[in-house]
Amino acid sequence: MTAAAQTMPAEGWTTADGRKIGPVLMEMKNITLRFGGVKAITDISFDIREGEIRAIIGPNGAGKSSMLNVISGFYVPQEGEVWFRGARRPPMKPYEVARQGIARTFQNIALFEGMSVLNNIMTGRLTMMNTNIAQQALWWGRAQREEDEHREKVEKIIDFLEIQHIRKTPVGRLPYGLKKRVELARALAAEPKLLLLDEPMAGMNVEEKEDMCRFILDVNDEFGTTIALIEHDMGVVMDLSDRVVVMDYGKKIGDGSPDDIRSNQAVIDAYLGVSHD
Ligand SMILES: Nc1ncnc2c1ncn2[C@@H]1O[C@H](COP(=O)(O)OP(=O)(O)OP(=O)(O)O)[C@@H](O)[C@H]1O
Repeated sequence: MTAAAQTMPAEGWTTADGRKIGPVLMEMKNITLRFGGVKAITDISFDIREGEIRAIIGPNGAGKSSMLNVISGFYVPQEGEVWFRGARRPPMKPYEVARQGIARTFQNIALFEGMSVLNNIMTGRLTMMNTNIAQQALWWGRAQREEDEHREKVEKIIDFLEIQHIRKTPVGRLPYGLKKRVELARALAAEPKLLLLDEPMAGMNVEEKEDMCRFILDVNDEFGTTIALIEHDMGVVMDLSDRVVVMDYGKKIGDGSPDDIRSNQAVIDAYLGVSHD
């Protein structure tokens, strides 16, 4: 941990642009993850605070996606503890983690290509649906009301992300940048407390990246969503993030503000000094 990170007030702080960063929301304590003989993550600790945009960066194979998979419950680490909202999280299935308020997007888009944009986004609300099929048969009115509420929430997200014009279009027909936006919409439909974005700008052109940056900032600002993202575009990372964790060969080699990271010699040697877009 850097000196700056050590002196951070427990209750949080206000950023230069007036956003409120709150207390610790998630804490990873001494996480180690192995795949057979391969150590993907070695003894890494860091925290994510309420309301912040936290980036995880590092060279290919550094362990970034593995870390995101630990946070979202896809992988259970052999060592270490995951704390969320002040409590230690026992090993959980990904859907249980999702119910706790953690949603994610994937490095490779994972949408239903044949389904409309609207229906894809509706799937983001599945973990929140209470009424089961038997109840629906017995008590149509309640199920209908629930469906209406879900639709209303989804429509708001569609407006927010400016995708009204494609709401009926099958996702498979959309250009790449819009697919990524639909994936973001689906994750937001779960109304997450913590949103995990795995390379949200990968494969995008400049204009698409600008749009995505704006939407990420707006989501954080308007919904108060805490965001952790993996990204290789350093311009984007340094512009968007409040704090950055740097990984290399499964170890943490830096943790601090974008300015701390830019001037961290170990980070420059391992990552920033080389081309990686
Ligand atoms: N399911 C798996 N089985 C075996 N090894 C894995 C698995 N997932 C990741 N690894 C290994 O763990 C290490 C870290 O991989 P990871 O994908 O987390 O890195 P990364 O920083 O996300 O890389 P990239 O930027 O290329 O996506 C690599 O050596 C990788 O080969």
